[in-house]
Amino acid sequence: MQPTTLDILMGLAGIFLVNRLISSKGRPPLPPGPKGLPVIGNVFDMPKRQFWSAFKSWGEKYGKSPILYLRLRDIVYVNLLGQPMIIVNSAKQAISMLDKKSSIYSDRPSLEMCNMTAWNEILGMLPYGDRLRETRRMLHGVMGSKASVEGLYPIIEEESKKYLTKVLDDPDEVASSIRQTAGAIILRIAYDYHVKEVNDPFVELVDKAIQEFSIITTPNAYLVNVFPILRYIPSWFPGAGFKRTATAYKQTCTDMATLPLRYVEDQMAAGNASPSFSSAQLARQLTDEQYITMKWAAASLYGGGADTTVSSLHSFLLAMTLFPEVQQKARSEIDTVVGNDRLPSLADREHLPYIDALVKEVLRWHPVAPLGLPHRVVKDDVHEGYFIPKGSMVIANIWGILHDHQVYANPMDFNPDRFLSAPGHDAEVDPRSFCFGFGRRICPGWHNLHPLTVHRLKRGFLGLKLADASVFLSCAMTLAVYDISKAIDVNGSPICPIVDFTDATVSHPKPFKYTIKPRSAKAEALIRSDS
Ligand code: HEM
Repeated sequence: MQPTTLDILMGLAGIFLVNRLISSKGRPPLPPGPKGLPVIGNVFDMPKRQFWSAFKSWGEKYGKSPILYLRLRDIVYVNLLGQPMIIVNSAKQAISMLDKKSSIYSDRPSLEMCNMTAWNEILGMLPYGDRLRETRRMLHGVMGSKASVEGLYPIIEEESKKYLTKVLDDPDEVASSIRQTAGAIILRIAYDYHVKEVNDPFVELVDKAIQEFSIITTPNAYLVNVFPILRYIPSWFPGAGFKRTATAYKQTCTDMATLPLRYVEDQMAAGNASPSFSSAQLARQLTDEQYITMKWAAASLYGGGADTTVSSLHSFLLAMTLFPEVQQKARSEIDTVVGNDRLPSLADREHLPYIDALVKEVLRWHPVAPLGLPHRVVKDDVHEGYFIPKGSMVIANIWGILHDHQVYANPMDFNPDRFLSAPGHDAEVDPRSFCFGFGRRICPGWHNLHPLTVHRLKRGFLGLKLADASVFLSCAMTLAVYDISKAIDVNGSPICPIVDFTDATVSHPKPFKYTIKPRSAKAEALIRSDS
C-alpha cells in the first residue's frame, strides 16, 4: 500500500519530535527556559527582584513540552555563565525529583563567599556526605521526634509569654522583641543560655551573623560566587572589597559557633550546667571531629532557626494589620475555646482549628524561604524526559508551589478558611508539606530524619515540630491579648501597609507601620501575671 500524504507528514513529524528529544550528544533535551546568549547564558534574563514570582512566570511562558505539546509549567532551565540551574515550580515535580530521588538531589552548591566566611560549616551549606548525616543525627535527638519536641514546649511557652510583656513595655520595638524571643528559644535549646532582657551579647552577635549570611547568599550579590577564582585576587586589588568583607564576616560566624559553646563548657566546669543540646553532647566522649561537628550543629540550630520564625511572625503581624476580619474571627475562637482568664497553650491547638488554619495561611501567603535553599544534583539524570546535567543547582520555588492556582484557590488572597473543610469544600493542601523544603535536606525544625516523603501529601502529620510550634504559640498568644490595627497618620487617616517583601534567602515583610495594644485591662493584667 502506498503511503498517503498524511502518513508522510506524520512520519516527518515523528522524526522532528525524535530529533528534538535527542540532542546532538544523543541525550534528551534540557528542560525549557529562556533562550540566553552564548557563553553568558541567561545572566541578563535574571530578575532583579522577587525571583520567585519571575521564576513562576517563566514556567508559564516557556514550559511547553516538546513531546505532548502540553503546557508543562513545572521545570525551567537556565544557564548562568555555564552553571546549569533548574527551577522546579510544582509540588509534583519537587516531590518526584527532590524527595523520591533524594540520594542524588541532596547536595548543596558551594558558594565561595560561604567558604571564605566559615558559613560552609553550617548544616544548611554542608555538602551531602558523612558530616551532614552525623550533624542531622545529632540534631534528631533534640527535635527529631514528637517526644523530643514536646520536651521543648515549656521553653517555647515561657519565652513566648515573656515576648508578650516585652511588647507591652515597648510597643514600638516589636520587631526587636520578636528577634529576642526567637533567639532566646534557640539559645536555651542549644546552650541553655538565658538571654538578658535587653542588649544580650549573644542575641546581638547571632543576629549580626544571620544578617551577614543573608547578604552573602543573596543571588547576584557577589561576583566571586559566580567566578570562584576571584577569591585569589589580592585584597588591595581594585574591586576586592569582598575579601575584606569576608574576613570580617568570618570572625562573626566563628564567634557565633564558639562563644556560646565556651559558655556551656565554663558552666560544666563549674558544675552549673543545665540540660541543653550542647551539654548533652559534651557529656559524651567526643572525638575531635565529633566536637567540631557538634559545635557547628549547635550553631546551625541558631543559623537555621532564629531568622525563619521571625519572618513568619512579621508576616503574621502584616496579615493581621491588613485583614481585621480574619483577626476578629481568630480572636473569637480563642475567646470561646480558651476564655480570657488564661493564655492559650500548645495543648489547645487541636481545639483551635481556625488559628491552626491561620498559621498555615501565614506560612503559605509569604513563605519564609520563598526559594528554599538550593540543592545540587550529583549525577546526570533524566527527569520527565528532560536531561538534568550533573552539578545543576536545583531550586524548589516554594513560593510558586504555594501560589499554584491549581492547588490553592485565589492564591494571592489571605484566606485561612481554605484549610478548613466545609460542605462542598475540601481543605486545601497543608502548606507545611512544602514550606520546609524537600528530601534529605528538609528543615530539621519540621521533619524527622527519614520522611516517608512519597506519602507526604497523603499522610497526616505526626505531631507538632519545633518551628511550627513556636509560630503557632506566638500567633495564638498575641491574638489572645493584643489588638493589631493600622497605624494612624497625622491627618487621622489609617495607613495601609504596602505588601512587599525583602529578596534575601530568608525573606521578611519590608518594615511597615501598625499599632499593637492590649485588648483590655484584663488582657493587660494577664500579660503581667505570672501564670
Ligand atoms: C517557620 C519556620 C521555618 C521554615 C519555614 C523553615 C524552612 C526551611 C527550608 C525551606 C529549608 C531548606 C530545605 C531544603 O533545602 O529543601 C530549611 C533548612 C534548614 N532549617 Fe528551617 N525553617 C524554619 C525554622 C527552622 C528552625 C526553628 C530551625 C532550627 C531550630 C531550622 C533549622 C534549619 C536547618 C539547620 C536547615 C538546613 C538543613 C540542611 O541543609 O540539611 N529551621 N528550613
